Formats: sequence, C-alpha cells, structure tokens
Amino acid sequence: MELLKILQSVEILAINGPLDIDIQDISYDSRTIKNNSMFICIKGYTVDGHDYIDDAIKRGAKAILVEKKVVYKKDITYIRVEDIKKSMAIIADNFFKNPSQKINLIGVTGTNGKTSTVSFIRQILEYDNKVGSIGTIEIYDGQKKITSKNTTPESLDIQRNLSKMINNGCKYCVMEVSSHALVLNRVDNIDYKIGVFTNLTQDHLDFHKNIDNYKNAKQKLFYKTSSFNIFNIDDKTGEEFFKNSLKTDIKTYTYGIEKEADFRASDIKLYHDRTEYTLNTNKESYRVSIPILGYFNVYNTLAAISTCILLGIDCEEIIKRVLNLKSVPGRLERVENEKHVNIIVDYAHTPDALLNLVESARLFTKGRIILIFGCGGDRDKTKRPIMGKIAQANADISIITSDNPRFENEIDIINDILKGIDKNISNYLVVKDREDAIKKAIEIYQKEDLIIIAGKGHEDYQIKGNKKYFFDDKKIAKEILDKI
Ligand SMILES: CC(=O)N[C@H]1[C@@H](OP(=O)(O)OP(=O)(O)OC[C@H]2O[C@@H](n3ccc(=O)[nH]c3=O)[C@H](O)[C@@H]2O)O[C@H](CO)[C@@H](O)[C@@H]1O[C@H](C)C(=O)N[C@@H](C)C(=O)N[C@H](CCC(=O)O)C(=O)O
Ligand SMILES: Nc1ncnc2c1ncn2[C@@H]1O[C@H](COP(=O)(O)OP(=O)(O)OP(=O)(O)O)[C@@H](O)[C@H]1O
Ligand SMILES: N[C@H](CCC[C@H](N)C(=O)O)C(=O)O
Ligand SMILES: [Mg+2]
Repeated sequence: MELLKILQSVEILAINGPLDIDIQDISYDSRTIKNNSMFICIKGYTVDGHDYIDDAIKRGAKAILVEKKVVYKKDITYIRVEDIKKSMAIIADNFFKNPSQKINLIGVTGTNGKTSTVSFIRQILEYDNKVGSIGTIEIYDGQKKITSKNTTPESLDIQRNLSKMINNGCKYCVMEVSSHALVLNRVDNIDYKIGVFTNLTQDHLDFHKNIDNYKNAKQKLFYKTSSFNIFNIDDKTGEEFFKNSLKTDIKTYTYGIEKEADFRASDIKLYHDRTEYTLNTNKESYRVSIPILGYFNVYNTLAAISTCILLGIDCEEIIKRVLNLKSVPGRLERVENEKHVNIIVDYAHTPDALLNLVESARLFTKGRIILIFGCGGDRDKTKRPIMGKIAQANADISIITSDNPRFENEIDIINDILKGIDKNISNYLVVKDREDAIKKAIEIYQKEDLIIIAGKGHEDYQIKGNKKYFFDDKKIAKEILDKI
C-alpha cells in the first residue's frame, strides 16, 4: 500500500522523505522487519524501539514512524508523530483495510471469566460458522492457532489477525479485551458489534493505581460497540455499566442469577460431572445441562448462551450444543492419574477467583482441600495478603509457593502473602519451590481430599528474571504421582 494512504488520518508533526513509496508490511519489532516495510518505534517498559532503527533499516525498512527526533538516513522516509500508539492503531486499521467492520466482532471484558466466556461463545457459534478468537491462551485465525503473548495484543496484531480471519472465511471473532489494552490504545480504531461484561473485582492495581481507574478502563469497551451490550447484573459494576449503557443508543441486556435479568439462571444443580440450571428468558424457560463444573461457570455459560440468543441462534439449538461444551484448558482441569489422587489445576490468580474456586471445589469434595498458590511478581502487590487471608479462611491446608516471580524476590512475594495469614492458626505451609510444594501436597494427601494447584492454569512456564523455564503444573503433578 502507498505510504500516503497508510498515513491517512494520522496527526503528523514532521515528514522527511517521499510518501509515494510502496509499503508491503509493518512491524513494531525490528527483528521481524522485512524488505520494504514500515518500522514503528515504541518506547517500551524495557527498551526503546527508537534504538533499533538501524537494525530495522538493515533488514529492509523504508519508512520509520517515530515519536522522538532522530538522525535521518538517505532513502528512508521518517514520519514523526505525537503519540505512537494512537498513530499505530490508525495505521493498522488503514493498512489492513478496516477489518473490524467486515467481521462480527464480540469483545468480552471483566476481571475473571473472559477466556472461559470467549471459549463458550466460540464453541456455540462454531456449529455453523467459522469463528476466530483472540485471548490469553491463543489466537485462532480460522486456520492456525498461535500461542498468545498477551491477553489482548497490540492494535497491529489484532488488525492483522482480523484480516486473516476474514480471508479464512470467519464470520465472527470473539476476543478478550483486557483493561491494559483499553488504556494502552491496543483496541483503538477497532469497532465491536457486541460487548460482554463478566465482573469486576480487584486486580492489576499496580497498573491502574486504583479501582476507579480500572473500572473506567473496562467501561470503555461498552462505548465502542454498535449492536448490543450485555452485563452481569449481579455484579455491582455490571449494574452500574448497565445503567450507563441504557443512556446510549446501544441495545442493552442483562444476565444473572440473583437479580431480575433478561437472561436468568435458576434452580441451579451442581453435580460432580455437570451443572444444570433453568434458563429463563423474557419469553420462555429451558432446562440446561452443561458438562462444566464450578458455580462461577454458571455465569460464564449464561453470558455465552445469552449472547448467542441475541445473535439470533435458536434457543433449543443452543441448549443442544452446550450439552457438548468443552472446558477450557487450565480452568478447573482434573489431573487424570492412576493413583486416584484428586488433583485439579486452575487459573485463579485474583482474590475473587481464589474464593470462588475453593467454594466451588468444596461442593464436590468430601475430604480436605489442600490449596497450592502463589502470586505473580511485578504485579498488583496489594492482592497478595488478601489472597493469603482468603486461602487460610477457605482451604483446609494452604501451601504458599512461587508463581512467576519475574524480577521480584520469591521470598518477598511470599512474605506479602503471609501478611494476610494468622500465624496462630497452623493450617498453612510455605514451600518456596513450586515443584516441592506439589510434592508436599501429594505427601500429605489422604483419601477423598482434593489438591488444588492454582494460579498458572494453562501456563507451561515459570518466569524468573527475564528467563522463562518450562513448568507445567499438570505434567509436574503427574510425574510426581508416577514415581510414588
Ligand atoms: C508491561 C507491558 O505491558 N509490556 C508489554 C510491552 O512490552 P515492553 O514495553 O516491555 O516492550 P519492550 O521490550 O520495552 O520493547 C519496546 C519496543 O522495542 C521493540 N524492540 C525490542 C527489541 C528489539 O531487538 N527490537 C525492537 O524493535 C519491541 O518490539 C517493542 O516494540 O509491549 C509488548 C508488545 O505489545 C507486550 O507484549 C508487553 O506485555 C508483557 C508481555 C506483559 O506481561 N504485559 C501485561 C502486563 C499485560 O499487558 N497484561 C494484559 C492483561 C492480562 C490479563 O489480565 O488477562 C494483557 O492484555 O495481556
Ligand atoms: N465468572 C467468574 N467469576 C469469578 N471467577 C471466575 C469466573 N470465571 C472464571 N473464574 C476464575 O478465574 C480464573 C480465570 O478464568 P478465565 O481464564 O476465564 O478468566 P480471564 O478473565 O480470562 O483471566 P485473565 O485476565 O488472566 O485472562 C478461573 O480459573 C477461575 O478460577
Ligand atoms: N494475565 C495475568 C496472568 C497472571 C497469572 C499468574 N500466573 C501471574 O503470573 O501472576 C497477568 O499477566 O497478570
Ligand atoms: Mg483470559
């Protein structure tokens, strides 16, 4: 595409070099620059993209988008802008020819339940359409799955993938929209048809500083939609967003259990292998049976079913489809083993998720609950003592360990968790090494107990410093069990 066209609507401060050149690709990472590309220099949290201009030019960049004044080189076009991320979002939309307007884009936001809800919506829609998705675990473009680096990637990556989805024949894209993305311009210039809200509880205060900023970030999604928004009305923030959405032109709906809602679940029965509830719509009631566990998944499946009903899919047909719904990897996932030790892996890494997890597990556990968990380094420190307190109050035995310490000291993180623990009650242990923590849990396990390994879910790594080591809770647990 001609550079001039790529730059349409971008607020430019200065240009040096021709604009009538043909640009074949765009990247914000010099290491992936190909011949005749545009390189976008992002000042990151770790390094500054402006320091990689020479590298990008060596690899074939012909246009460079900068925020800072730089030394110009011959035969290269430089464009200086005020805000690189905002400009990148416009450029991405132009370069990939406004893909979000050519696909039915569904955005799901909230503290917990995004990956699960996205997966459930995708599974229901997939019966008659190709459906792409973007989220914490993977990006699916209708043909290939790639492992995600972020829950919601940069605008350039989103637009590139939406464009691939369209080329691969996808009618829908269901994606997780993180609060980081909504603040860091990753979803600017992306038009959503539908917005889905799960819940809001404490997380990411390291980034947002306070809960109001976090809430305002989440709410942005519901002003970007063109077709309808749907909110969890039992959640305090969900109710607030619902009321605000009613003031707009967008159709607004609710789902929930406790309060009156457009889509309400009642007579909930939680069995050891499935969940049943009555789905009450404004017109009719249907009995739903889903092979998914956990009370919180009533909310996630209800959000998914309601969204699909609003998309026009026949309700009876949806009820048939959810009979075969598959759970999401690393969410309440059982570790199958021949030793008959009850172990599950779950991705709970917020106070609310941890509480819901243990409460849900209690319903299908006869013995004690042994909970292994830690807290991520370089993330919200204030959630650590709260998670400690919740663990001690709800599990029978808590084993506090490490979970992606990143650049923090593992012991410092554990000490933060211990601030929430009552040292006079001896129902907790500290085992710094995660593998040793799993060993310890298996050692103290008695028949009918349940070991919950929380926090990493699908993750198959442990991040220490800037290194990622292989670590998969499920595989490690199996290996330990195989040896006993
Ligand atoms: C703290 C943070 O948000 N970091 C994000 C940020 O990385 P960064 O600022 O460290 O990037 P950097 O390494 O300094 O690089 C700066 C620039 O130089 C470029 N570069 C670098 C090296 C080189 O040789 N050449 C080159 O061009 C890089 O490509 C980049 O454009 O930009 C990267 C590219 O978009 C992100 O992948 C990365 O997310 C990291 C992995 C992360 O952990 N982010 C978390 C906090 C996050 O965003 N989480 C949310 C919510 C999660 C949830 O609740 O589900 C998410 O949406 O994932
Ligand atoms: N509706 C819900 N309410 C409360 N907790 C939930 C809910 N759904 C899932 N959880 C808990 O949160 C964990 C993460 O679920 P999921 O991956 O679906 O959320 P997410 O919002 O995508 O998280 P992330 O922000 O890390 O991507 C689950 O393993 C479970 O413990
Ligand atoms: N998407 C979340 C995942 C947290 C998972 C937990 N294992 C951790 O590392 O804190 C984050 O990046 O904050
Ligand atoms: Mg997710």
